[in-house]
Amino acid sequence: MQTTKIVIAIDGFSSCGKSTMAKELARKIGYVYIDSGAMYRAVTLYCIDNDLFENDTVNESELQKVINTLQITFKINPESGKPETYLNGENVENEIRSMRVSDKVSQVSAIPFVREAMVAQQQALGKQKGVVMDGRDIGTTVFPDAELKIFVTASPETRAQRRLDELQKKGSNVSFEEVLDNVKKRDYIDQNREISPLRKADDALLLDNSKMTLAEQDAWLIAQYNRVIEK
Ligand SMILES: Nc1ncnc2c1ncn2[C@@H]1O[C@H](COP(=O)(O)OP(=O)(O)O)[C@@H](O)[C@H]1O
Ligand SMILES: Nc1ccn([C@@H]2O[C@H](COP(=O)(O)OP(=O)(O)O)[C@@H](O)[C@H]2O)c(=O)n1
Repeated sequence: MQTTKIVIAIDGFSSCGKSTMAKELARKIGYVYIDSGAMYRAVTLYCIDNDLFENDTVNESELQKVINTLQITFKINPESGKPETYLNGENVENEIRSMRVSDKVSQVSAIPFVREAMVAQQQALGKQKGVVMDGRDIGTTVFPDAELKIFVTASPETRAQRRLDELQKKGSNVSFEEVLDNVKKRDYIDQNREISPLRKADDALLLDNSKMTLAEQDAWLIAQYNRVIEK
């Protein structure tokens, strides 16, 4: 029997494991995984590489001229089986995860016309359902009617350590303090911006995974999916 496809929204604080669990769930249930944060990161990389930052401020009128021409797409890497982000045809997967992008992404994501453009693309990508999307405003703004909503959190120190381990594995020599500072700053900007601030949707399930292993959180998430599907 074919099960009805639903939309699964996974929101929460930076670096807690949203995309890891979202990707794994999507793989198990044959859904498409969409990393909405990668889209904001790609816009930020565009701004950095095209000199749209002037003394730490974005040249919004220049960005507004091009925002709807930016092509942000995802393609599965056949070797790793994982989705990678492309900006205007170029693979930017590694670059968008760098600290130079992390440093500026929350500032760019707070710009209303940037959000408007990204939300429209995300809604189009999830229109047919059968998607797991992670981000900050998926359950509140992008898919307020999502059938399953999760809000993930963990202590800032735990999150910074997880992100540090990941960056160090990729060869970055960033410090714990630098990562912790970035995580806290982004949380602050993301929670306090005017448009679609980061917050738990009233009907989202809260998951604090500070003390959970990857296997435990994966098992918890698939149980939530099965509960919704079997209703
Ligand atoms: N429960 C966990 N325990 C330990 N590390 C985890 C856990 N969940 C995720 N991670 C690791 O934390 C890092 C950040 O996870 P990620 O999924 O990128 O977070 P987010 O999407 O919330 O920013 C990754 O390296 C991931 O492997
Ligand atoms: N739906 C979303 C997703 C990300 N973002 C922004 O994009 C940034 C990077 O998102 P991300 O999911 O890649 O961040 P990490 O938690 O993976 O570090 C966030 O800090 C937010 O500023 C957003 O505003 N709305």
